[in-house]
Order: sequence, then C-alpha cells, then structure tokens
Amino acid sequence: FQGPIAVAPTQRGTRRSSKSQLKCALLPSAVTNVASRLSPPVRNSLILGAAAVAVYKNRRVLYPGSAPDPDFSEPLPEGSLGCPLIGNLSYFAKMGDTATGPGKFFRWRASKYSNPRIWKYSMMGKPTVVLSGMNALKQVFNDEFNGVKTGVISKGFTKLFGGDSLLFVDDAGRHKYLRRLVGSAITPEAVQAAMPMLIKSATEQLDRINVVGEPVEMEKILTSYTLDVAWRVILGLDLHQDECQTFYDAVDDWIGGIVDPRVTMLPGMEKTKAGKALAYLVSKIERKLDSLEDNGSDGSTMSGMYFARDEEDPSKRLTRDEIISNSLLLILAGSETAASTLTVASLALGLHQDVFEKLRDEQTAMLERHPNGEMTRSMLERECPWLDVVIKETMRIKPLAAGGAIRFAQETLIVEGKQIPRGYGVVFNPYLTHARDPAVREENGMDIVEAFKPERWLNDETKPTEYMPWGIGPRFCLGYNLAQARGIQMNFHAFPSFLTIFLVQAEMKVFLALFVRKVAAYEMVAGESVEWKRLSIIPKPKDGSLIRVTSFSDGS
Ligand code: HEM
Repeated sequence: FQGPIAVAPTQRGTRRSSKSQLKCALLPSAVTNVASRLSPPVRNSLILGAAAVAVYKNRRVLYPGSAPDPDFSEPLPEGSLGCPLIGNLSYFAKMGDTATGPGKFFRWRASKYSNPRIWKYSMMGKPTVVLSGMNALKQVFNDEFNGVKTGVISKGFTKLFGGDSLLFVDDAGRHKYLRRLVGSAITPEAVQAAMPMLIKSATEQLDRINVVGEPVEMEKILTSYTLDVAWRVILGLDLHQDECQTFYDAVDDWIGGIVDPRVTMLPGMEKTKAGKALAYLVSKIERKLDSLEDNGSDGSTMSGMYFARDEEDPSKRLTRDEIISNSLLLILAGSETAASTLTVASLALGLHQDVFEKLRDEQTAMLERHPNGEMTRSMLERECPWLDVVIKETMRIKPLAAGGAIRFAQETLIVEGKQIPRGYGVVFNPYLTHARDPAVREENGMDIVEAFKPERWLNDETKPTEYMPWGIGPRFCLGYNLAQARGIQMNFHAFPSFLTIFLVQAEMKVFLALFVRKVAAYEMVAGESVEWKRLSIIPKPKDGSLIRVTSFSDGS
C-alpha cells in the first residue's frame, strides 16, 4: 500500500487496454484510501486475506506438481499445502505435545476433513497425501514398485543408513531378492537358536531392577536390552561390558544424524558425530565379516546373511556392502521400535493391574509345566495367549506416530473418489487407521488408561480389523514376518498365528515373560496422569515409564 504506482506495459507483447491500465493505476490509491480508514486489526486481516487469495489463485505456479491431473475428473483430496517452500507451518507447530504425544498434526488435520481417510498437506513444499483405513491402504501400498515407490527426501539419508540396504531399493525384483537373502537370516529356526541370547540379554537388564520402592526408568532398561540384542543376536559381536556403552552411544549418535542437516544435506558427513559413529559401527561389522570368513557360521543374523544363498539361484549371495548396509538397517529398524513398544507395555501393565495379573498367572502356569525354566519360541507362541494380546493391544494404541517411509505416486491414482496426481507423496498413518476401527470408535478407544483392553483380541467379534502396526504391502516389517519374502501373498488377519512369531515378537515376549516372572507387583510413579514425549518414532511416556516395584516374586 505505497500509493499510486505507474503500470508498465506487459512484457509479453499483448498490451492491456487503456481501461484496464486506468483501473490498475487507480486501484492502489483507492485501496490505500479505504485501508487508511480501517482499524489496524481489520486492515491486517484484509491484507492476509488478500495474500491468501493471491496464493490460492497462483497455487499452480507456486506449487509445481500440485495441480490435479487434467485427464481425471476426480477432485484432489481436501487439505491446504501451506507455504510453498517449507510446507504447512502447523506441521512443525503441532508435531506433538505432552497430552497426546507425537503425531498431533495428523490427528488434528484429519479431524477437520469430511473424509479423514484421505487428505493432503505439504512437507517441505512437497504435496503429500495422508492415507488411513485398510481398504485405501491395501489398494495403494500393495502396489509398491508399480503405482507407488518408496523414495527419500534427501540423498544424505542413503549415505547415513547404507546405500545397499533394501530400504532404498525401488525395483521390485531386487527388493524381493534382498528380502529373501536378508530374511533367510531371521527364520523361525534362527530365532529359536537366538533364544538363549535373548534370555541372557533380558535377564542381565532385569537384574538392574532389584530394590523394592526404588524408582526405575523402564525406557533405559529396555533401550539397553534391544541394543544388547542388536550386538549379540544381529551382529554376533562379543562386546566386553565396558564397550557396551560405546556401542549404545554410537547407535544413538548415528541415528541422531537424521535430524542434523550437516549430515543429511551437506558434504563432510564423516567429520560429524553421526559420521564418526557410523564409521565405528561399520568397522565392527567389517571385523565380524572377516572373522566369519575365517571361522565359519556363528548363528547370528549377520552370519545368516553372509552364508545365505539365493534359493532361486544358488550362485547368488549378498555382497559385503549389502551385508553392511542391511545389518545397519536391522539395527535402525529394530532397536528403537521394540524398546519403545516395550516401554509403553510396561506403562500399560502398571496402569492395568488386572492384565498384569493375567500375564503373571500365565507365566506361573508355564513354569509349572516346565519347572526347569525352559523357554522356547514355540512355547511362548502356543502357551501364552495373554502375552500375545498384550503386545497386540500395546501396538494398537501406540503404533508409529507418523507412518513409515514416504512413497511417490508413479501414476495418477484414484482412491476413495479422489485423485492423487502422479508425483505426489503418499504416506500411511497407522494411528488414524487404528482409531477408526468400529470396535474402538464408540469409546475413547486410543486412550491407554480407558481403552487398554487386550481381551478384545481373544474374541473374533471384538477383534479390531483396522490394524497395521507392522506396515503393509511388500515392505511389511521384516523383523516380523518372512512370508512375503518367500513369495506367499500376505493376508495379515487370516495368517495362522503359529507362523507369526519371529525376531521382534520373540524379543518382546521374552522380556515381558521374564519381567512378570520376577516382579510380583509394581506401581507407576506418576499414577494415572500419563504425559508423553512430544517427539519420538513410537510414542513414549515422558518419564520413560517410571515404575516402583512393591514386591518381587522371591518374596523380597
Ligand atoms: C515393535 C517393533 C517394530 C515395529 C513397530 C516395526 C514396524 C515396521 C513398519 C511399520 C515397517 C514398514 C515401514 C514402511 O513401509 O515404510 C517396518 C519395516 C521394516 N522393519 Fe520393522 N518394526 C519393528 C521391529 C523390527 C525389527 C526388530 C526388525 C529387524 C531386526 C525390523 C526390520 C524391518 C525392516 C528391515 C523393514 C523394511 C522392510 C522393507 O523395506 O522391505 N523391524 N517395520
């Protein structure tokens, strides 16, 4: 509003008419005149409104690639794209809070639209559609490598997490090949062979809980547990006690690189904390590979990968780089996720004493049947239905806060009557999917205090069907199930449960079983007032699930 300004003839050749020139010349002064009579709040609202209209009218220029595909009549999903450069500012402002935890933006946005199962937003200026609900998810994510492909926003991620890992593969054949070979190292037999290591790792960490009345932060215990599983079971290392902390710190610094722009955007990653941590981890893996070459198999997942031959072409085996990248991927995908889920389970059991008692009764009965304390993979699977449903319910209430890796539409997709134009990002949202299951919609179904009811999984009539904590489609969690890697089409709900206990299930069940065998009763230090960390991959209680044991099983 600088007063009248001269209007230059347009550069494109077609001159505007003298009438329109006059309008253009007079308009600013007229606007200035009117604006000066308005109170500042009204004037500012009008300015913002005018700016919003200008952005809306020019959105095709401002957001390249966001326009609808003219070959389709279906509309775009609802939702605004925010700032063209950094996307929706509310994404950053509402990432999470202590009352609801991470993923607040997705819950808040979904509640605004007529169809919460499909809507759009913009991440760093990239138009992206958020999908939830099993129908829509199956349609889109089962078509990975054709209709959609997983991609990365920054190439730095590939450097940090290993360029030869199956996470970054966008070719169906190569992905299947890598899943077959990496997956062949996590068969039921391999997990059974790993049971003593899982039990040893859990027992060592549970030994840290030994004083009645002393507050214990379960998250710390469980982070160490899953990292011990990573070095023992996945990498097959034999770390001395004083080197464990170096390993924990290295994994922490390495994963922390995700949020460091010097790592993901700029050259010179090697000199950063994350780069140095990565070098340490790779050196450990390299040395282990040399020892496998000299001494043969040791039963670890890495050894499984090293000696695996492709069942379709036995002359093919994983290269050294592929083993390194995929070993790193298993640490990345498996440690934090399992630790967080177990942390939430310890909170849920502390809040629901009746469920804790059910688990204890189940373990007491198992001990009576196997008085020598033996615990195998198939025993946990066949004899412990409560263990199973406690984990299912924990993962229903607190799944990944913002979904998995971003996919990009390879062609224009029509989903739920809307179009997702070619080139758009697409992400799944497990929380929104779980929250809309008919079995839990009537109550405050995602609240850990009010709605944690593992028994709902024991009856076909109350069993949720809108459920996908392990992902969906060809990238379904590898730690969970290998059926797809062997070419069997996955139908999660119809899948017989005896086939579904693999590494991560065994890891979580072993810990919980030993925990309820040792601890006879405990309470949450914070009582029922649960607060959450604002940011994390899987939601975690703010106090790390601070418990106080009131009695141990040995009577102390
Ligand atoms: C409670 C623990 C876990 C949860 C909730 C979980 C969840 C998931 C989800 C949702 C995906 C799909 C990601 C996407 O499609 O973008 C996934 C993929 C994956 N998970 Fe897990 N996971 C867990 C533990 C593990 C463990 C213990 C391992 C291995 C040691 C593992 C290995 C993988 C791998 C390798 C992939 C990528 C598969 C591919 O791209 O083909 N996960 N996981």
